[in-house]
Amino acid sequence: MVLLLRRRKVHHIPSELSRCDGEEKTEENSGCRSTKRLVYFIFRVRSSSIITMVGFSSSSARTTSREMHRYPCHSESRLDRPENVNDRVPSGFWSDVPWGGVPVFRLAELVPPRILVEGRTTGLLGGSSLQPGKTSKLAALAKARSKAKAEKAAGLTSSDAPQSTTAVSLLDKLSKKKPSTTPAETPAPTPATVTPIPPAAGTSPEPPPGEIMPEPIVVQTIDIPQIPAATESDITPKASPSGFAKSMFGRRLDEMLLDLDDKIADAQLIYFSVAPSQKAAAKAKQGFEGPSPDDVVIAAQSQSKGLNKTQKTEKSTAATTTSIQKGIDGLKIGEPSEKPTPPKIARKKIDVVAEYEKSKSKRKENANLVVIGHVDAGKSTLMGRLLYDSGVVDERTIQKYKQEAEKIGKSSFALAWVLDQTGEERTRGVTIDIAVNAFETEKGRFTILDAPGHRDFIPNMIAGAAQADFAVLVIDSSPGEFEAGFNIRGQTKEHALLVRSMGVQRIIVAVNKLDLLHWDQDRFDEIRQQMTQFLTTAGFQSKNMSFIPCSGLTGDNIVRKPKEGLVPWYSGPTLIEELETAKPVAKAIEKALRMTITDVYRGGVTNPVTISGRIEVGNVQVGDTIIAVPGDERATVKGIEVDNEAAEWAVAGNNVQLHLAGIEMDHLKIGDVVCHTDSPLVPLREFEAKILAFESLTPMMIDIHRGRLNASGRITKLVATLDKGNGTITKKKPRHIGPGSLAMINILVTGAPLPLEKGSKIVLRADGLTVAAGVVE
Ligand SMILES: Nc1nc2c(ncn2[C@@H]2O[C@H](COP(=O)(O)OP(=O)(O)OP(=O)(O)O)[C@@H](O)[C@H]2O)c(=O)[nH]1
Repeated sequence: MVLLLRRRKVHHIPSELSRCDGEEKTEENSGCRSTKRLVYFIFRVRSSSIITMVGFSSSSARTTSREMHRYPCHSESRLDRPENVNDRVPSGFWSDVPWGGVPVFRLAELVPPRILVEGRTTGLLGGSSLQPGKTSKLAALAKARSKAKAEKAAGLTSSDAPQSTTAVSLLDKLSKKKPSTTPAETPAPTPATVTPIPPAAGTSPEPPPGEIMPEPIVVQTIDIPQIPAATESDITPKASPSGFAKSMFGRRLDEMLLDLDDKIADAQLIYFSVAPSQKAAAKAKQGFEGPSPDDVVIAAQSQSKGLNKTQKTEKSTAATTTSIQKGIDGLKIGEPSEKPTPPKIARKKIDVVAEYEKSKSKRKENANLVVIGHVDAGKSTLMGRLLYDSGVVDERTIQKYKQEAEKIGKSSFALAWVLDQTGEERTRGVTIDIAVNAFETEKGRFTILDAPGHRDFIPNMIAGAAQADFAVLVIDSSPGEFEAGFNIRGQTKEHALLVRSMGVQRIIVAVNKLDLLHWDQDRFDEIRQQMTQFLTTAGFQSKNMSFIPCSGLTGDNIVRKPKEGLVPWYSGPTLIEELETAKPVAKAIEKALRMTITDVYRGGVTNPVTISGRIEVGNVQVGDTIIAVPGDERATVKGIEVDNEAAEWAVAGNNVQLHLAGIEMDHLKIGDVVCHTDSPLVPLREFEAKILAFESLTPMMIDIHRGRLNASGRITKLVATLDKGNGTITKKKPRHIGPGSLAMINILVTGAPLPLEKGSKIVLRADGLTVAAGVVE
């Protein structure tokens, strides 16, 4: 239901409304006053040309209409003049209205809508004609239709005829709960009969002469089905007024609305109703008991051939998918429930420990020596010279290297090329990776691990140090060069600390390039003094330190003694003699096999998969089944080479090549740890380690190096600092660990678990510096 009030021209009404205030305050005039105010408020909404009100009772509306016509407003009212405001508006009229203080000159000119009556203009929605008695064509058509329908309705029996009811009851229905009747029981609405409302008594339809009447509001009632009368409780407001409403009308809003229900009963309303079709009426009676048209369509489709086809298609698609899936599954390199068993190779079940003890006296002992030192100290040149002078490298090879080195302007590197084999190493003149070579003396076999001196390749140096029995520390004795390598950023100290941390106890210091200093004894003594002091603090015993004055370039004191008189102040051993005195550390050959892979390659047509490395602990023999941790692929040892000679078995300390069967090269990586399948290493994610700190340590992010493997990790806990002499705890839970301190710490591997176990040697680095090294506890 919609009440449309169309405003064509707005006039003032307060002066007329004020008449109510002069009367004694009765229930009636109180309502009159409230109603007027409400209407006045409505007319103040100047920005809106159409005001829509929903929920007015018809009696109140009619009363309001009559009031409006009884007190027509004039556009030229004296109220427009501010000086007359107080005369026109009785004191206290607006006292209970919050917005009553609005300046008058800002008020709209209000005019009440005219109510047109039968026989006058009945233009729908107000029309435009003001000529009395003249009806528009559209209104005439509507009127004719209404009349015809009224006549038709008159022909119905009284029981069938829709009961005309008042607007108030209809509005009441909207605001109250539905009676006990169900929707199905509610009579279907019938076409509405529009009944024109006669003019109210005493109202003057004629505008005063010379006045322009506003566009009339046409309010009509329609006949609607009988609705049960509202009870007292039904008209109780269902919700309290909003905050905005209260601010506008105060506590009177409830009263006003209820008052309006009673007093606007005669409001002339326009109802836009659409007569339901016969089918719709029938549907309404059925109460939607049957299936909806959509349901009917869907039901029909479901039984049609098309849908069956779809179902069949879906079935066939599903079958095809299943078939394809089966095919894909068949193509997969499946994850078998059990790992394939590697091929069995005849195993002699040799007692390796016993065999080793028997052969010990016949075999030369093998020792690995790592050559360390600051960059360009002359390590490669020194080892090249050693190999050349010991007959491992012949004259022709050296001449060839000299010629090639001269071509690129690096003739002084010819000896270094014996170990620096890669093109990049030769052109750059730096060692990048560990170079392995070997030589033999009457007393023993030596494997050289030439480490890079540049700090960028420290991880490679660590990999070499992890396999060493002892170390040769090369120092450039040139002015300034020793100091450069010895300071905080130099590698002389770092390398020495690293090898000691990796378990190397024996160190030979080669004071190199003394040819440039004319074999200056003072320089040699100076270097020896400083290095002895430092190496002692690093944990080397003085009996395990030795210093050799030498020149790798000239070969003096490497393999041969210097010419007589060249170094009169030195009568000690040459470098190679000193090496022969060094004994490798005893290995635990009876323990479980552990060998870190240093290379994986194709060992020939008959040996498609070969790995090399040094057995750190335990022993291995042909026919053993091994596993490379952290991988879980198994393989069978089908052949062994020790020092390039075929062997039936090998023990800790041997550098070996293992030819494998039953495994692909892809499943083996440098850094993996080879174990027997019955005693595999279990990778660790968190562990405790005894370390020697090179830098200040706190709980911090680190890189953990284990041979060639490295992973990110974190120091999670500083457990205790230890006494360097006896290893006892000096302080528990220290806040930090100072450089040079021995300590116990907890380490967490943040990536994949590392193949570590008790006794594994690790190095910790951070921000490009080696901060600590130690052993897993
Ligand atoms: N005069 C003189 N020069 C030497 C001696 N030893 C090495 N050199 C020179 O020092 C330079 C570096 O020699 P390398 O053997 O490459 O030094 P390195 O320590 O192996 O270098 P990186 O492995 O890259 O750290 C070369 O030009 C050599 O000729 C020496 O005893 N006397």
